[in-house]
Amino acid sequence: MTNEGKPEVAAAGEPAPTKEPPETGALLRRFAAEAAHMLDWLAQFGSGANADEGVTRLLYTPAWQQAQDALAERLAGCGLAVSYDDVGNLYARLDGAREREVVATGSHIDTVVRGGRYDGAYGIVAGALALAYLKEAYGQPERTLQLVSFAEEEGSRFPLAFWGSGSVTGRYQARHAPDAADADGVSLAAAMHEAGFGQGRYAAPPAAADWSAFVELHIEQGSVLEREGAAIGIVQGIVGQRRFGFEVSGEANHAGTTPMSYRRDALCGAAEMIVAIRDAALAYGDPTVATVGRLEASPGTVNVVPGRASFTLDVRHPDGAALEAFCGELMTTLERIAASNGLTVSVSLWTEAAPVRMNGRLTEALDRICRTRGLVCRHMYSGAGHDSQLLAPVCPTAMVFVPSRGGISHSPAEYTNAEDLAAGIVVLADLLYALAYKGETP
Ligand SMILES: NC(=O)NC(NC(N)=O)C(=O)[O-]
Ligand SMILES: [Zn+2]
Ligand SMILES: [Zn+2]
Repeated sequence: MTNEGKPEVAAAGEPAPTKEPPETGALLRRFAAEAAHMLDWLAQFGSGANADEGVTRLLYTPAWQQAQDALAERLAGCGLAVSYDDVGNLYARLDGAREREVVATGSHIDTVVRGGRYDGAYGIVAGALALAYLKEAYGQPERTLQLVSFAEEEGSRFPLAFWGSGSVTGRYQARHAPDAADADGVSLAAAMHEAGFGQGRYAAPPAAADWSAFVELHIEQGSVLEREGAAIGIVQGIVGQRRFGFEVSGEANHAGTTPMSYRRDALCGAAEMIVAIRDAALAYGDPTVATVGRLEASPGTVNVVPGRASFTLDVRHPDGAALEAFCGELMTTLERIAASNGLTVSVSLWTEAAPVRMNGRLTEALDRICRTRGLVCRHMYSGAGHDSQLLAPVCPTAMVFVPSRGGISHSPAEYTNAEDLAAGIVVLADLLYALAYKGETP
């Protein structure tokens, strides 16, 4: 996949002796060792006692806050200027001669419950290593380089994804936290205050619309790159996504004395709805996907007909109009199922992210970089949501993927080998170099 055989001008770990970019082989070895080491380090925050528990870093919890603080300290140690904004996004800057022109890279360190060590974290580690390397090899850039660790990309704690990136794009306001509560009933505003944010102690989130570019490096979370033997995925676009919470209401009653035909069983209604959702997505056809990831029954006990049931729904499609039409049809179907079972159903929209396309000039630049570096790449769509999805409409945005072993993600089994991690960081560093040092404009 690489031009490993070429002679090297810099050995791993040594400062580059010339202004020429080091050979790919040397850079790959350097980044492979550094990335594996730093990802191990970051995984200690929020790791369960057993490996099968994976990593859980939910927004504003101690594990998340400790990881952000430790990252801040480590980035400051690399000579970067570190700061938080008022929602808890963390920034590390290397000021350029044209200080106000910002080339940003970043991702997130919040995880799903029992997630892996690479989703989001890889983009942060990669950004840190790329900035440290560029600073060491080339000194001050023309444009400011900035790494961002966004708060709550996943929407794992609060029913609100992209809170951090949405705060720099103007979708959300730190001072007017959306009305969202976690599973224990703690509001987003209360959790944010508890963590020290949302009180004006830190600067308001900056306007990403002023950034010259945003680049996100991420694991693929699917199996396309691995199957095709490609090292790098250049993302063309990201699917649209809608997340909903449903509440089905019936009547709780005695499991022994209530004949089947008298019941208004909310859980049975929800079960019928869930199967109907799957069938509707199958009938709509690829690439429609619809997932019910959580189902709860109330009162949730063995000898009571459930009076209430709630479930989540995540729907995705690359075409915004198709997504809209599918969701509309689905709501009609679910209401019909509720009515035919003597139930009612209510729905709330948790998150909505429109499909986006990445910046064409940046994706061309990525193509050129892969060719120059001898890295096999392919263009692809992302079925996962990303902070880049929020950034793309407001500033030139690019995304790069590296392979995920077995296509597994959102699982403790998530894995990318060190060589693949390193290849992504070489590509990221090259693009940041072109934008921040050579002054290329997207
Ligand atoms: N890259 C992700 O895992 N993103 C996830 N999170 C959001 N917010 O989309 C998802 O569900 O696809
Ligand atoms: Zn994720
Ligand atoms: Zn992610």
